[in-house]
Amino acid sequence: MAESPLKQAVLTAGSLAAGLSARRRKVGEVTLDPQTADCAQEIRNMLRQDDVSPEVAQDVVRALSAFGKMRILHTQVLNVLRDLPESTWKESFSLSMMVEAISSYAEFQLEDPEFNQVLAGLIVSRGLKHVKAFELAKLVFAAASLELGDFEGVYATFLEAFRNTDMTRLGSFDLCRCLWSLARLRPHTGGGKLVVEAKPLAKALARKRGIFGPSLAQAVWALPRLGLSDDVEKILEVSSGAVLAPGDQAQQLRRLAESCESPGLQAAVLNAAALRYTKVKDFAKCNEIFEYMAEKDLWTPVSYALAKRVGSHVQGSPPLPGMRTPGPKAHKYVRALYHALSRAKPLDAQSALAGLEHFSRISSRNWLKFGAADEKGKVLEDAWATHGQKKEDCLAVEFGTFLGYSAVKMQQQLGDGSRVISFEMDPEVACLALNFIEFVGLSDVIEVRIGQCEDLVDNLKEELEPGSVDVVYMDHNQMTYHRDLAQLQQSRLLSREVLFAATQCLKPGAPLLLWQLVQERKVDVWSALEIVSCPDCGFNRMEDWVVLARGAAKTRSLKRREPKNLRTAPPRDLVLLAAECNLMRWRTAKGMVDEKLWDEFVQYVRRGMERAGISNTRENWPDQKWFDAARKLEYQRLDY
Ligand SMILES: C[S@@+](CC[C@H](N)C(=O)[O-])C[C@H]1O[C@@H](n2cnc3c(N)ncnc32)[C@H](O)[C@@H]1O
Repeated sequence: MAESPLKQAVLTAGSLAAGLSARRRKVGEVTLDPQTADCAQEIRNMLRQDDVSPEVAQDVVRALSAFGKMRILHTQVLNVLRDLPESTWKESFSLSMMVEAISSYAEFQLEDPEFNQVLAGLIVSRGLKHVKAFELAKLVFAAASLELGDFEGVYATFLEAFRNTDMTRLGSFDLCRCLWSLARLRPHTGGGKLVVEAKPLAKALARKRGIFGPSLAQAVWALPRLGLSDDVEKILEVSSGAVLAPGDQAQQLRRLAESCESPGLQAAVLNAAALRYTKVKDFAKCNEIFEYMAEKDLWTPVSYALAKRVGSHVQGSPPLPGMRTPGPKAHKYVRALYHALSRAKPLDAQSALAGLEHFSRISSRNWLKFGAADEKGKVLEDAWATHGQKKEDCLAVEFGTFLGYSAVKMQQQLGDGSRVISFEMDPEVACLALNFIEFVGLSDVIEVRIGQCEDLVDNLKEELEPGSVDVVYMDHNQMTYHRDLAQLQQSRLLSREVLFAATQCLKPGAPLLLWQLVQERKVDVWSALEIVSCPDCGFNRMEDWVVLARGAAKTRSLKRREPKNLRTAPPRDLVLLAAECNLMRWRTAKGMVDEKLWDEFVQYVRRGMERAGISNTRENWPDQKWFDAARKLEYQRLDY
């Protein structure tokens, strides 16, 4: 029997995706090539939202899976899936098909709580009897990514499936994902009590070799949350990578230094460990590190500055000013730090900031992601300086430290007496920032905390009084800005007149944050909301938006700042736009997106936001000509 035209097009999509997975095709070709475009277009024309037969529903899942692998957002396919009747899910889909559908859907990270509820209900009502190990690994990761643990019965359903399925033959990638997913799905009330279902996974993982990178980070994050803290040490012994576990960070940084490739990074990590010891006044350990560094000729200008500050007697080597270049195999970020140190005067923040900016401008290969430089920097500086004049002793919280550039800038603008707590999830990057901050003499007022911001906010809540945070600056992951702000609001950490600032809101874009702020402005959570259009740092006609929101002082009770009940769900188009922004980030990481495409894409994002009633309130461009040119650009959509 001849295949239907829809099935044929879906098969073509499948083979295009398979070519991508097998690396027969370059990623760029798959999303840009006319064959993919035609195939996606054909599927779009043939799919009707109403009256989807069971066969067509299965084709929809296969198409979703193919486009998911290519990270192409096919709106029509997603919409049809969303509207499938429950009976189709329950009666026409095998368990494997359901797993494929949910895991492919989760790739797009759409913010759709209603549909999530439907998916949660399906998992619970169907149960996961006789699920295969690799399918369970896929599904639990999808469920955790979609945060389905918030729905009743989901966590229990997965626990039962883990009890009944032998997962021990899975590879370390899947085992780490399973542990992370279980910890993520677990209700908060569970604390760190043992989850027996996770024990065999941890045991199997400890037998593996070569766990590294994000997988290692997942496991180290998850194990203590599953009551398996003792297994962290075992896993770290058989793995390598820049990951910190809970506990003595200075000790762990010393271990991390051993795996650093370049002497420059090794020295920076050891300096950071010494700094951690000085914080707790353990000068003996600090000197131990200095001695080790002298033996290996690893002293840098930062080591000298720190030794002087703490009155250490250890003789440095190489002699003053110490190692000034990071040596071979140094990553761009390490080179940036040493470049800045070699050009700047010690204890002089302005010259150190200028040193980093200079590095970023030397060539396009040196470009660094600073969301607070140039015109955007000016907007932020003015806002911070004004806020600092109104309120002495400001406490600021920063999401995304990177090299410490914006943390230093913010502290300087907020003025004497101000403090910054900055969150950074990458331990090596955090160490570079710690060196930069020590060199400019601000270690006492800028604290870098290493970890995921979500966890660090939780810790902060335990530590600070309600209303303690006067300034927030976000420059980490635009996909989560809105959730991170909501978490802060619910934590009650924000002061009544808090200044909230975020950069990169148009590039790659944070549509859901902007939606939230605009809604909250309408009900006076914020007394002012500014959306400032500027060129992105280092580019002529790439538009970006910086957002400034000021808390409404007249709000009577801090409770009112909780966004519950104020939430108006964002329109579907905006949710899809947010997903497209994220897919663009993915494509950029794969080297598919050049400057011109970004210039065009941000205009597409801007128009999408404007359709949802979100526009910039002012502009700060050095040259009107570039602004006008930027605004005329059109984006050829890769998504359908
Ligand atoms: C663009 S850089 C920040 C630049 C910095 N604010 C500056 O201008 O100097 C983003 C940083 O955020 C960090 N980051 C991303 N997601 C994070 C998260 N969930 N928690 C903590 N840090 C995160 C990244 O590792 C990266 O170093």
